[in-house]
Amino acid sequence: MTSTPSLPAVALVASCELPTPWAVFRLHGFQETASGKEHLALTLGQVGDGVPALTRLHSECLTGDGLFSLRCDCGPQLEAALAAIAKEGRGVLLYLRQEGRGIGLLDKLRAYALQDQGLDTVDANRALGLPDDARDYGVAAAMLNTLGVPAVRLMTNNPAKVSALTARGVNVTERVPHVAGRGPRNQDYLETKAARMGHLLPWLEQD
Ligand SMILES: Nc1nc2c(ncn2[C@@H]2O[C@H](COP(=O)(O)OP(=O)(O)OP(=O)(O)O)[C@@H](O)[C@H]2O)c(=O)[nH]1
Ligand SMILES: [Zn+2]
Repeated sequence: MTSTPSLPAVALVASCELPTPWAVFRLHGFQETASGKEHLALTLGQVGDGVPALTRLHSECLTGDGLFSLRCDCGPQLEAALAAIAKEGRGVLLYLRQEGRGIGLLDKLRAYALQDQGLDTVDANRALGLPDDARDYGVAAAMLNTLGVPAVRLMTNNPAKVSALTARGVNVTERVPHVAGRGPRNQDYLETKAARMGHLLPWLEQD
């Protein structure tokens, strides 16, 4: 890391134990100074030693993470990431409050309603006058910085996450494909991510 671009200010407010079915993680609560927005990090093992940490940036999906929705793959991806970190005994999961790729919960439900009428995930956002993807990963870089994690092996199928973190001064040493929760109810959703949003899904993967 030669020069670190300016990152949004975040405060680490509190840390505690979080026992899960996979491991006992450390749970860290962050707050963005400018907006007051709250985010979480789960860490396992010594992640501040400079060795690239197995890392997942998980974008909040209340319907998938908490309500078992089969419209997307978020819930199974969250579980798989925690399981992978536990298996390795070391790593980081950032739980970013970027619901609906950053458009928010209620606009995501508006987009779902349009998808129920046949639009795909991209066109539904556009019909609402919203960006395809409104996420900004500056806060993720700031959280990793605070945790003392300069380098990551990133679990993702989304190249935009790799380039965004890299541009924010995080050394992404490897992209680890992260596939979980594929099923008939989210097949179109996954195909759209691959075809229109540049996601590298294994059955279409070219790298
Ligand atoms: N606007 C919108 N957001 C969605 C939709 N389905 C899921 N999401 C949100 O998408 C986010 C997850 O992003 P994805 O595009 O599924 O995957 P990703 O995080 O970019 O990529 P991976 O790291 O490979 O999982 C979560 O915040 C979900 O709430 C949808 O149909 N419309
Ligand atoms: Zn989801």
